[in-house]
Amino acid sequence: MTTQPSQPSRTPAAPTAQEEPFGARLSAAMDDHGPLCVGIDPHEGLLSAWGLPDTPAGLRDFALRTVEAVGGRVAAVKPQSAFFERHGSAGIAVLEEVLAALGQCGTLSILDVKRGDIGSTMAGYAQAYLAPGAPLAADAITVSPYLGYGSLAPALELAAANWRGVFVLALTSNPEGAGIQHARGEGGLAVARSIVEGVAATNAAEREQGQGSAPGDGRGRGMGSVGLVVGATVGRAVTELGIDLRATAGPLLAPGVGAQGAGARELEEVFGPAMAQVLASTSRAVLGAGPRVDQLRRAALEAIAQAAQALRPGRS
Ligand SMILES: O=c1ccn([C@@H]2O[C@H](COP(=O)(O)O)[C@@H](O)[C@H]2O)c(=O)[nH]1
Repeated sequence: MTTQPSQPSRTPAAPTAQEEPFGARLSAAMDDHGPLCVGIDPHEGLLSAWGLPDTPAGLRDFALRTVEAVGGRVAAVKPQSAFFERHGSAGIAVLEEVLAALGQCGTLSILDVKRGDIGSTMAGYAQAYLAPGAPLAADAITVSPYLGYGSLAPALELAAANWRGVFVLALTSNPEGAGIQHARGEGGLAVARSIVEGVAATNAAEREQGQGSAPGDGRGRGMGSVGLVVGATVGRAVTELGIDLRATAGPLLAPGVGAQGAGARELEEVFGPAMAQVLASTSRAVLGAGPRVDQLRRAALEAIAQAAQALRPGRS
């Protein structure tokens, strides 16, 4: 097995965010490639299974080989920041390279970094990931609203100003999330529902300002640039909490497909009438097919076909 795969490109460069809202770019990418996002999660165990050392060099080989396999073939790729951060500054440098390589393949990057802090610090995070020319700039990032939805304003504003996107955690795929996310707050409204309603309001405001793509404006499903993370494993929670996902008009990033046990039946149960907005996300189920690029690519294409069959029946 070679540890030096051919690469699409290894020249670091900031990903280019074209001057079109993220939601519209993601809609187009999902139409072109299907409703699947592949995660780059270089777990220690996966590096070892691929015959790679648990070092920045092994990390780089793993991540760039995955980009080579799926770049230009999937709607989006979601690097998991944690697995780069654990290698320190050298791992962050690899993450910069991965984001640049995705930009060069024209594949949307969703950096799973789950940031959330008081507003002034959130502005720093926003500059790190959403400002033009930032070394770690991605097309979109994941954020945590658990310091209050309003605390995310700096990220929402910088994303909108730079044609980028934000995915807000609402109902996460892990079982522990329910304790907080299902809790009822003011007026008996579930915490997750209030977050979903915040996102719906942000996308509506974006549409009013002429940035977002409204349904029926000729841009397919007309998604806004602020999305939600809703795990494909959450069962009937959306219905039971009285959440209207369609009303958000935003993309719904759905981790939990594959290794966490969710498949077509679970996607339908969770998302029902909002399925057209769903970008299913899977990491280990595809990455486990490595290290060969052709086998990784085949696993990704199979996962895309399954996601399309589940989420867009009759269209694939
Ligand atoms: O609710 C959430 C939010 C994020 N994730 C992330 O997605 C991937 C899942 O990896 P698999 O190997 O497909 O299980 C991982 O990076 C998580 O941190 C999530 O699982 N659930």
